[in-house]
Amino acid sequence: MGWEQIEISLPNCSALQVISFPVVQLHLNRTAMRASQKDFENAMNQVKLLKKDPGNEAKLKLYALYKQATEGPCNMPKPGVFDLINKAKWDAWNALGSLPKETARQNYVDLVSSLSSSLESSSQVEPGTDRKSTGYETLMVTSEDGITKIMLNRPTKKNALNVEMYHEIMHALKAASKDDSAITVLTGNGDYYSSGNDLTNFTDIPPGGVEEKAKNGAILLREFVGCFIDFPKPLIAMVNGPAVGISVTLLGLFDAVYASDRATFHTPFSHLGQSPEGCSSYTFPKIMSPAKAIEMLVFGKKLTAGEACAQGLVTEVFPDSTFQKEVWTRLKAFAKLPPNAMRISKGIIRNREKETLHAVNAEECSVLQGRWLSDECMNAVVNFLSRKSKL
Ligand SMILES: CCCCCCCCCCC/C=C/C(=O)SCCNC(=O)CCNC(=O)[C@H](O)C(C)(C)COP(=O)(O)OP(=O)(O)OC[C@H]1O[C@@H](n2cnc3c(N)ncnc32)[C@H](O)[C@@H]1OP(=O)(O)O
Repeated sequence: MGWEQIEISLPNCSALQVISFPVVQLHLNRTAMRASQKDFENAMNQVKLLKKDPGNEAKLKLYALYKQATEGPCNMPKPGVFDLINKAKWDAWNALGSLPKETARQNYVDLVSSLSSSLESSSQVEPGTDRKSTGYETLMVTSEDGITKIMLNRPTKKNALNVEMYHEIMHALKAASKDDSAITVLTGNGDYYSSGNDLTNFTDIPPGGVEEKAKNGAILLREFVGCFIDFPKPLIAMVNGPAVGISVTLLGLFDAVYASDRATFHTPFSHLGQSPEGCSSYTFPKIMSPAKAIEMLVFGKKLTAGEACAQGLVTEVFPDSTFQKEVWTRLKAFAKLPPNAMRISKGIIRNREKETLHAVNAEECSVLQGRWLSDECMNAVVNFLSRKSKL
């Protein structure tokens, strides 16, 4: 049996997003059982024609089913913990255990068929989703009625922050600080506000190795959080759905936080082998008391919108059905207030803390740089990427 590998290149190219798809020229006899060899070959050709990225989870399943269908149970040595891509592939294949080749072949055909129809229909339902708008790849930024709205726009990834999004948010905040809007709003497109740091950020290791990656990550994070600390105008979060990780910790640097009653607030840093960022090690104990902050930041307690409001992290909660209407009405009224007065008043309230916040930010980034190199963190990332764990 001869076989070759093709790679599908994807728009936001990180290492895991370039998982090889096996393409095979098979010379097996057709069997009358379940999916025929022809069906299998057709399915493999169909994969190559998919116009949208089916996602890492689907690609890993396809890889595993293909290997099982053509080679049987996983017979390769387990890759090392830092070989993230091969380990994720090995885990997916190994998880199929002794699944018979014929069943794997049928499952492969079924999966391709469901992917073809779901990717086609989702692109009909949500045109424009994840597409470039106003010059940004990962955001939609608009400015009207005195309000600059920065909308996280990777809804199919629950608005996870990839490296490009970190850069684009910094760019958008810098532009908003200088434009003629009175207030700035951050929100999410789709059902999530944000699922936090994109865990595939950990996968494309540069030639300098994981140490260089961690160092660059800490520099990026420090600059990113610094933009929130220094933002001069009223900055408002519209938390339209669940918020995770850094999208929660940053809320302590916002001037108002309005949440849908569908929103939840989750900072599972210990679960991920990580530590708090976004100045939350300083702002959360002040906002909600040290004990409540530790419940969230150390023990990973997930808060409902109502609980987050009771603890002072959220300003007000709205029913999801009227969230957009009620909050926008309020924001439009705020935006009519004299902009200079608002900016100056925010400055008086916030400026005396700025130096402390920058020092806290630097310390948090330095601690995280070490955490990213730990086995605890690496294992958590690998487990997520190989779909062994979710929050
Ligand atoms: C050394 C590296 C340096 C890096 C650069 C520096 C960056 C600074 C870092 C700052 C520190 C930040 C810390 C954090 O934010 S910690 C929080 C991290 N987030 C998570 O752990 C969430 C992980 N996601 C989940 O558990 C679930 O996806 C979730 C519960 C959010 C939703 O579950 P649900 O079942 O509803 O949906 P799916 O899982 O099917 O998700 C749909 C697709 O979206 C992808 N996804 C979602 N969240 C993330 C994420 N955080 N990272 C990457 N991908 C994510 C998911 O994989 C699905 O994709 P596919 O359709 O392709 O499978």
